[in-house]
Parts: sequence; structure tokens; C-alpha cells
Amino acid sequence: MKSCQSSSLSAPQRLSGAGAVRENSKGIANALDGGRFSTANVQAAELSLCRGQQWDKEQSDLAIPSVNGTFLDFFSGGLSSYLFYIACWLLPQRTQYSFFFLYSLLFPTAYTMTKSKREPSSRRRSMSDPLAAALLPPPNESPIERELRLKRETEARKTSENIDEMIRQERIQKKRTKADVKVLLLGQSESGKSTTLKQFQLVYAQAAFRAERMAWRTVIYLNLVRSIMRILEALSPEADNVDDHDDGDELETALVIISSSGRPPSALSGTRVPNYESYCARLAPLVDLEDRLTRLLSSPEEDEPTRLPPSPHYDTNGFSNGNRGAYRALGPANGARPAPTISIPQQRSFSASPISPVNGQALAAASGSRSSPSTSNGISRGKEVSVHASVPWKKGFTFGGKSKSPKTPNSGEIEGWWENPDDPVHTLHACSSAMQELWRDPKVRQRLKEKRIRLEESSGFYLDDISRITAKKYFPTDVDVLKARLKTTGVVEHTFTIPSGNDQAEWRIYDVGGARNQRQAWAPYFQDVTAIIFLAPISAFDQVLTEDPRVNRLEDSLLLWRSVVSNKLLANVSLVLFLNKIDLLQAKLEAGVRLSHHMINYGSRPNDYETVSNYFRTKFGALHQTHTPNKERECYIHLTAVTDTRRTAMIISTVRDIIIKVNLRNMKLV
Ligand SMILES: Nc1nc2c(ncn2[C@@H]2O[C@H](COP(=O)(O)OP(=O)(O)OP(=O)(O)O)[C@@H](O)[C@H]2O)c(=O)[nH]1
Ligand SMILES: [Mg+2]
Repeated sequence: MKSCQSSSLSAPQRLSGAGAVRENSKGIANALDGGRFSTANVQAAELSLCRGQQWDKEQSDLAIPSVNGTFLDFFSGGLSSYLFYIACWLLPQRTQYSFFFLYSLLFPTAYTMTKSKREPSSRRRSMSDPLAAALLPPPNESPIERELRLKRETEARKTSENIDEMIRQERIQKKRTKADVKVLLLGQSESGKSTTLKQFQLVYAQAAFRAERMAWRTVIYLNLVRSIMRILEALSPEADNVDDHDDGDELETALVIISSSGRPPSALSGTRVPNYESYCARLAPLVDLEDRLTRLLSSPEEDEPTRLPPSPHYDTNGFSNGNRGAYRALGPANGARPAPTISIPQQRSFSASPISPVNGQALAAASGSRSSPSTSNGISRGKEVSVHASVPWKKGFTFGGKSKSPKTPNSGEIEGWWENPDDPVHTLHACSSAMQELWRDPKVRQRLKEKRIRLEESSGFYLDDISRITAKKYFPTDVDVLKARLKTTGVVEHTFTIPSGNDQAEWRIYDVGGARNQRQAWAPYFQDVTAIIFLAPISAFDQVLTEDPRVNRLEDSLLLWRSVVSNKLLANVSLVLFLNKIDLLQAKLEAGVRLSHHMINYGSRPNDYETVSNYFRTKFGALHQTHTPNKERECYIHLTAVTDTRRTAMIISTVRDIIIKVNLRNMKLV
């Protein structure tokens, strides 16, 4: 009866579910004599197993009913034991325990009824209590036997306690090594949160990342088309008569960069682009294509940017109102997590005048649409189009379902799309040379410069790669996917299995929408969070918020950072700060944009990258020092350009080690 020997049972064996119980019941069955399966036998053996005692067959001889007894004896003892035995084999572990519990409640009554004729009352009572039955001293026990028995019992108790302690320790150890890590990516819109998440995918879920590359083709096409549309819009003579910031919701942050002093005079009467109308005519098919790509990525019913519930008064600390940025922090009234959505910012259409006779219809749909909110085919212009994350937009981009080729076995990507006449690549391919001419045209560049439009800072910038991207067999590279811009709304959870010492841990990373109307969705995710990676795009010191063109983006980042570091709910959460977009910062400073023009406090310090980046590091670090409710907490600051794959992979590895270390330390304290 090997399994009854507690010392030979390791803790995992004892915890290993139905198998262990079956093994035990087999041992019990073997121990029973000549088919004398009885309630007390089984109970005593099972209990001695549970208590870590050597099951003593002699104990089972304590007036056990047998199949040779009366019918009632058989029913209460024999039949029920059979039932128990069968249940041990058939039922899952949890059910076995319930069954065993019920069984011991029901049958002892019948059993004691049958035995009452033969047993003294004390024994009867004890037999109705399985534990007492198992521990009952033999009748006529001598003092020496008693002493031995008590010694045995003490040893058994000690063994049992040791096993319990082993189990407890194993549980703690398991929790430590397999601990779930929960990371929140926070920061304003376009700070680089989703790009950081893609970098995590590239490092820890490369196969899945690569398998999805094809789906990003649609987003990349849309990003490119929108860049072209923006240029045409900027060149439009009508655009000069309209204030660029009349409706902040419709602008993308990085597109139009206007200093606090307002529109430069050259923007109003500047360089004329003689080929403007010709460009409009040649690029007119892109108007429809833009709508089509937007539709492809959108949920049919969705025309609201977000479906977040109204924000209640949830704020306690942090997320205080900034002087200009009203941060209400907050979560849904019932604490429920809002449904995640992804949005693609829709752009204004350009205006062409006069309408080309060739492409007049397409252009007509686009022209004058500043005043008309929708196109001929019903898509709202100037409004963000949203797609719920539940919409499987990444799957099966067959563009009309006509792609006859199957998916490749390894990557799941669609083959032979270029043979499908409905594929958007054909329209792009046809417009490719016009797009390249437009982007290379020195007059166009001059006009954009006059209007202080720096498209190269804009998200989804693919204008230097037009010929590659519009090629019929274009296949997005990793970097293309990293650069693709798809605005997040709501909160999207991603799970990774990440090496952690000799083991692996499950990481849940939450990518949130960073626009102001999205921030109310963050708070419900603060609970149990292990670490926050906060992204502050420090290149944005001369830019304004899309949501509120009166607010400087860097100021918004600083206020948001202060709200996070001062939040008491997050007092014990590890903080990692990415001062992001340093590549753009460097380019901007080299182009002569002065930080002191936008941050008066910067004073007369040198305008070089080293000094500026150190200034930001100190400024953000000092905010943490001053406002953190936990003075022990360290804040880890990195200067990043999260579109740089190699560098970011190294930073992610460092961040992972930090988070694991801090997490382990915190758990030991718990
Ligand atoms: N050049 C450069 N571009 C970056 C960097 N980080 C992000 N981007 C680009 O900036 C754009 C916005 O980045 P996202 O990751 O979508 O921003 P987000 O924080 O998720 O924005 P929301 O979803 O609106 O909250 C993308 O097109 C990125 O490719 C960077 O360090 N350098
Ligand atoms: Mg995002």
C-alpha cells in the first residue's frame, strides 16, 4: 500500500488531482481484505492518507460490516463502498471530494443503525465521526501501547504539518516565478504607445507579428493616401482663406505646426504651384480609394470615435485639472472596462478649383467638403472613424473577397493579391508617378515650408518610399508596420509569455488611447498594475494637441506625468519613463527650432541635443521626486526612439529585467 505512506508522498503528488485520488483509492482497495469494501475501511484509509498516517489494517477490523452481514449491512457498508470506489475512479477530483463528503454524511447513519445492536454507544458515536473512527484507540490498550500510539500520532501530526508547509512554500515559489505581470502603456495621443507595443510583439511574439504584416498594408496605404491628400489640401488656394485651427478635432497633431505667434505671413501669400490642378486631376482616384480603405478598416455600424460611457466623478488624486488641460480621470461608473476600439483619423478633403473635366466627379465629392461633412458615399469627413478591436480587421484582407490564393502556411499571409483587380494596389500603382512628382516638386516643398507643415514628422510618413509601397507586389517590412499609424481608442489588452529567470511569466500589456477623451478609460486598469511605461514625446515641444490646439503638447505631457506620479493608487507601481521621439527632436534642433521659444524657462542654454535631452530628463525626474507619494520608488528614465528596432529591443530587455526585479521584491514584502 505504497500510497498510504505519507513520507513517500511529495507535495505535488498530493496535489496532482484525480490521478492521485485514484492512486490512493487503488491502494485502499488493495488493502481491503477479500472484498470487504466498507465505509469505515475506506474512510479510515483515506483519512490516514490525508493526515499522513500509515493506515493500519488492524484499525479496519473494528467491527466492519461485510457483505456477509444483513441486507442493511450490505446496503450501508458494502454497496456504498462500491459506489465510493467507482466514484474514485470515474469522477474528477473536486467532484470526488464532494462525493466523499456527502457519502460520509449519509452512510454513517445507516451504518451506526446496523451496528447499534453490536457496538457500545461510545464506539457507535465515534464511528459516525470518520476522523474519530480513524484515531480511535484499540480496546484494552495497555499503557505502553498507549504511549507508543501517542508517539506515533505526534510524529504523524508533525509529518502532516511538514507537508502542509512544503505545499505552502511551493505555492509561494510558484507565485513568485510564474507571477503575472501587468503593464500599462500611458501617454498622450501619438506619444508612441502602440509602437512600443509592436516592439514588444517583435521581440516576444515575432511569428504573430510577422503573420499580421499583410493586414497592415491597408493602414500603410491609407497613411500614404492621407499624406498626399494633406499636401493637396495645403496647396489649395481655398485653404489659405481658412484658419487651420478652426476645428482642432479634425487635425492631426504632427501635421500642422504653428507656433504660438500664429500663422506665418508667408503662409497667406506664398509660392504658387503651377501644376496644382494637374496634380489634383491625376490624383483624383485617391479620393475614392481613401474612402474605401477607411471603410475596409471600419466597423459598419460605428461612426462615433469612441463608445466610452460618460465620465463620473471618480477622481481623487492625480489627474487634477491643469491650468489649461482639464484632466478628468476617470473610469466608468460601474468600474466596467469600456469596449476597446481603434480609430483612424479622417482627414479633410482638398479642394480643387476648377474641377477637372476628366476626374470631375471624384473631385467634386471632395471639393468644398470643409463645409460639407460627408462624401457622396456617406463617410463622414473630418471625423474620426473607429473600428472596434473586436472587429477582426487584421484577418483576411482579400479586398472584396476575390483573392483566390490561399494563405501561406507559415505566415497566414495572402498570396497573389496583385492578381486581384479589386486590390487597392492597382489604384495606387496607377497614381504612383503623380504622387512622386508631387512630393519631389520644389515648389510644393517650398509651399509646405512656408505653411510650416512638416509632414516628415507626421505619423505614417511614407512619402520617401512611394515607389516601393505602390509596387504591385509590395509587402510591408517590420519597420513599415512599426511606422503605420492607427489611433487607439479604449484599452486593448495583449498577452505575452516572457522569459523570467529560468521560468516564464505571463505579461499582460494594456495599450490605451491617449487622446483626452480616452483618458477616462485608464483608471479601471490601475488596480493590480505592476508597472507603467509612460511615453512623453519630447520632440513635440513646438506642437499643439489635436484635441485642443491651445495646449502645447509638451506641457500636456508634463501635466499628465505629474498626475500619474502623484496618484496614490499607483504609489507602489514601478514607473518607467520613455522620453520618446529623440530622432525627431535631434532633427528639429538641427533644423534650428529653438526650445527657448516654446519653453521660456529654458533660457539661454545651448540648443543642442545633449543639453536639451538632459534638461527634459531632469525636468520629468524632478516632477516625480516632488510629487510621488512613495519617496522610496525609483523612476527609470530612458531616451527612446521607439521606431528604432535594435535600440528599442535593448531597452525593452532592460525594462523587462527591472520590472521582474521590482515585482519579485514587492512580492517578498507581501
Ligand atoms: N520618428 C518617430 N516616430 C515615432 C516614434 N514613436 C512613434 N512614432 C510614430 O508616431 C506615430 C504615433 O505613434 P503611436 O504608437 O500610434 O501613438 P499612440 O501613443 O499609440 O497614440 P494613440 O493611439 O493615439 O494614443 C506612429 O506613426 C509612429 O510610427 C519615434 O520615436 N520616432
Ligand atoms: Mg495607440
